[in-house]
Amino acid sequence: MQVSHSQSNTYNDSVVRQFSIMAVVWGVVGMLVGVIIAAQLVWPELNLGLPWTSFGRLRPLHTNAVIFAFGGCTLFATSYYVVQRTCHTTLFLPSLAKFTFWGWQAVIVAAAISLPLGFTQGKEYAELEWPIDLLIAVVWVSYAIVFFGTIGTRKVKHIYVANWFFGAFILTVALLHIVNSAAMPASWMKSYSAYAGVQDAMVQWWYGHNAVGFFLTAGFLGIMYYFIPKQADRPVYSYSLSIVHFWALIFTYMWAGPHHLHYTALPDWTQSLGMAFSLILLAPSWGGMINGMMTLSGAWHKLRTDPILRFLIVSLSFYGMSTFEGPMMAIKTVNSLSHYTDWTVGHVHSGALGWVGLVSMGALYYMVPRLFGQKQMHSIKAIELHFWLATVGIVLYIAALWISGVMEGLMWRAINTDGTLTYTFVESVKAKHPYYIIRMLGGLLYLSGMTIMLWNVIKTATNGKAATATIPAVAAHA
Ligand code: HEM
Ligand code: HEM
Ligand SMILES: [Cu+2]
Repeated sequence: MQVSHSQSNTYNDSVVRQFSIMAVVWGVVGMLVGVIIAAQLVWPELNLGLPWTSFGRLRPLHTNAVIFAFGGCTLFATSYYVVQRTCHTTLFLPSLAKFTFWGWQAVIVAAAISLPLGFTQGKEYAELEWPIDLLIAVVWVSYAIVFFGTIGTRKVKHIYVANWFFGAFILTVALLHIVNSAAMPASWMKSYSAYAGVQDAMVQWWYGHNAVGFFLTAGFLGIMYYFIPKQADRPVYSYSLSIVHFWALIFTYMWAGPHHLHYTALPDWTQSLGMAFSLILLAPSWGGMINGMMTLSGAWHKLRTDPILRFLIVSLSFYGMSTFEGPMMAIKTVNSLSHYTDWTVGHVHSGALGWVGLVSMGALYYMVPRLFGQKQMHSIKAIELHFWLATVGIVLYIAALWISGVMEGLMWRAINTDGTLTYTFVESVKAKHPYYIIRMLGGLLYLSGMTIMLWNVIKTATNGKAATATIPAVAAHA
């Protein structure tokens, strides 16, 4: 039963469907590139001696694909799904919403072509050259208009907390992207940053850190606040805590960026400020985690039988773990050991695979059957298998990099009694070899879980057909 989306008594889910499917597709692609670069670190021959397939070009392809394609499509899908249902209204300006889908896919394709060709601004997580940056800005502003327009035309008075997190994510990412990407074009695919020296570094890590805080955290907390209560069939543990959580998190995140620039030319007081705010950040992070976890109080038994809930809750434990580890690494003396080592990469992936990955998968498994008029996913057993492959994969990945990271940090600083270095750099690289193999195997497990998910999603979509959900006539509670 197809109903036109312009009809105002149904939700506009076609754009949600498109983004959901592409999230899974880009997840497989981005993680595949992750496994390839992990293999290149084990066997450098896999660089193939070609510029286009070299680690240096494929690495940003990986980060852009997983963060902006997989993570981005998940955030578009879930925020469009949630904002309609919690506002009891359909998406504002459906054609603009459609544009955000096609525009975002165009950005992703442009990234996938330009990065291997070697076009880059050289700013981490902001590599794309200025024409693509302009397209991102246009798509993002359109996204903001659709999202806030939907909030503005809501039929219920209250704005549910998930929308606060999504809204903060959308606004902040617009600000971060526009400020950090300011550059002077020199030709079609070459530009120079508007900032220089240490100011450039500070703008970049203000951006980079808040990209973590708002793209990889606030948006996904929006997901957490909607999908955990839904899947657990319980209200949020504490609604007041969720409000405190929101304001504390967004206020604190903004100031912690200098922890990426410890022991650099950045003024010392700025580094200390970054360290202090990083330590404070532990509190709102854990407050949010506890609020999500405790939503299950009285319903813990559901974890035994419900693999979707398990994705959502285990993601929170990895969120808790990485937001404990982060503040520790932000302490200057700890950072003097961890910085430049694999420990950082391990920390990144306990957040990325454990938190961002698992919470996305849980939310997508929740939405997909509903979007295609099915009671549940095609195979629950496959979700179960995916869960274990992902979890074991993460554990292998981060345990291997903790060991290799701390080991290389200690090797670099080891000195003999006469003051000379105990190890050459190459010796530290050689010592990491076994751990790189374990990380690659962990990544392979994680990728195979994602591939099973793609199969399960395609099966569910083709078994069913595009469903239309009716907006409740009477304004109920969000
Ligand atoms: C199959 C899963 C994955 C594998 C095997 C993998 C592998 C890798 C490798 C080998 C690197 C380069 C590390 C280095 O330069 O030493 C990397 C970097 C990175 N990956 Fe992944 N990755 C995976 C999934 C993900 C996901 C899902 C995300 C985000 C949602 C992610 C985010 C990142 C980030 C942000 C970096 C840069 C880290 C840094 O600069 O410290 N990865 N990944
Ligand atoms: C309280 C929360 C957190 C704090 C205080 C924190 C702190 C830190 C610190 C100190 C570093 C190392 C900087 C360096 O030595 O270069 C780092 C790196 C990083 N963290 Fe976190 N972290 C937190 C949570 C997270 C989460 C949840 C994620 C992912 C979802 C994440 C993603 C990253 C990334 C991508 C980098 C690598 C940046 C690079 O490319 O160098 N962090 N974080
Ligand atoms: Cu940071």
